[in-house]
Amino acid sequence: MSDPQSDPRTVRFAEHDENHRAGFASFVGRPNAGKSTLTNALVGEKVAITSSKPQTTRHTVRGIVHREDSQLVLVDTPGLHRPRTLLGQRLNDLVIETLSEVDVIGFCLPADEAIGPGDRFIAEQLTKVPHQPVVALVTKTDRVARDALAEQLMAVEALGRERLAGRGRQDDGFDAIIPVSATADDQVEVVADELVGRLPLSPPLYPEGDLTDEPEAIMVAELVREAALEDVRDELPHSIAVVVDEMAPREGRPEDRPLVDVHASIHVERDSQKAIIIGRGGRRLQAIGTEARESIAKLLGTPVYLDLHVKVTKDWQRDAKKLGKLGF
Ligand SMILES: Nc1nc2c(ncn2[C@@H]2O[C@H](COP(=O)(O)OP(=O)(O)OP(=O)(O)O)[C@@H](O)[C@H]2O)c(=O)[nH]1
Repeated sequence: MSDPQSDPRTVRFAEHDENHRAGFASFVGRPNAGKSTLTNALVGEKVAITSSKPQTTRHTVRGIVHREDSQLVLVDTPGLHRPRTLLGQRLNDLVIETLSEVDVIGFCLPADEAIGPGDRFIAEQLTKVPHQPVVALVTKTDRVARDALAEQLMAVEALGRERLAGRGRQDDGFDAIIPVSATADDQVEVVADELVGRLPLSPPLYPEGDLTDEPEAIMVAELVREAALEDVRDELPHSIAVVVDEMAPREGRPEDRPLVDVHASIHVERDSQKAIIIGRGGRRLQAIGTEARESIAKLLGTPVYLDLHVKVTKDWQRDAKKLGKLGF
């Protein structure tokens, strides 16, 4: 047990001045808009799972930006999208529910893609949360030339005027529009400032040093899922769910050589998908295990024994009971 007096959290948690701001922000945007990457750039460490393919962010992962004057808690929502399956519907309900509890919303729109029906759909959804300020974040600015960016900024401004009208706020449209590149670290600080400026006066909500309050098991499951999706994203776009069945430090280990046992199940929808995940002679599953084990060990800071099982859970995306069991 650590001594609470020497635990830096105890001390820092107590100190704050009355101008301190703290609260919640959430990023929305269609799949691949750059939400996870921006979250990571703001928090400064990998907490959300990014991928080059849409819709990997299924769980609400929070990253926390600690600053002298403020604490910004980022709720990384799943991509808002038109619901096609029960899972889609649940995600959308979850998003609206999450959004109505945050202090400010960041609407991510990539600079290098024309505004489309997906963006308009999200803008319309935002009228369901009329009390939250919405800051438009034009992401991936490193991918476009200056005049293309200027045009996109105007298009975004028009989107706000057209689609956010009727929210009943004084000024229709976005509360601010900020161009940003998370990968080039351009304007990331400005995004933080704009979001923080819209948070209420409040002491810190979390102890300093906390980067995320996502239960470790969920982050571990995400790491396995990320490894399992490697190379097969085109074949199995959204048919994989991962559940950590058990996770515990192994008993009887010497104190300086701890080991964490992780038992996880990879759920797929069909036998054919199970075969893909396992691979010839079990080689894919082995590779998934190796990659996931390394990233989990990094996350937990201890060596890990990882035991993976592949299970066929028919139509898990459509079955409410199974979805509940899988943690959605
Ligand atoms: N060049 C460039 N690429 C970026 C930037 N931000 C994100 N990307 C890339 O865009 C892709 C999608 O980024 P994510 O952060 O995963 O997007 P997301 O909105 O979280 O996606 P979902 O999880 O599908 O909702 C990834 O390949 C990123 O590397 C940026 O500022 N510049």
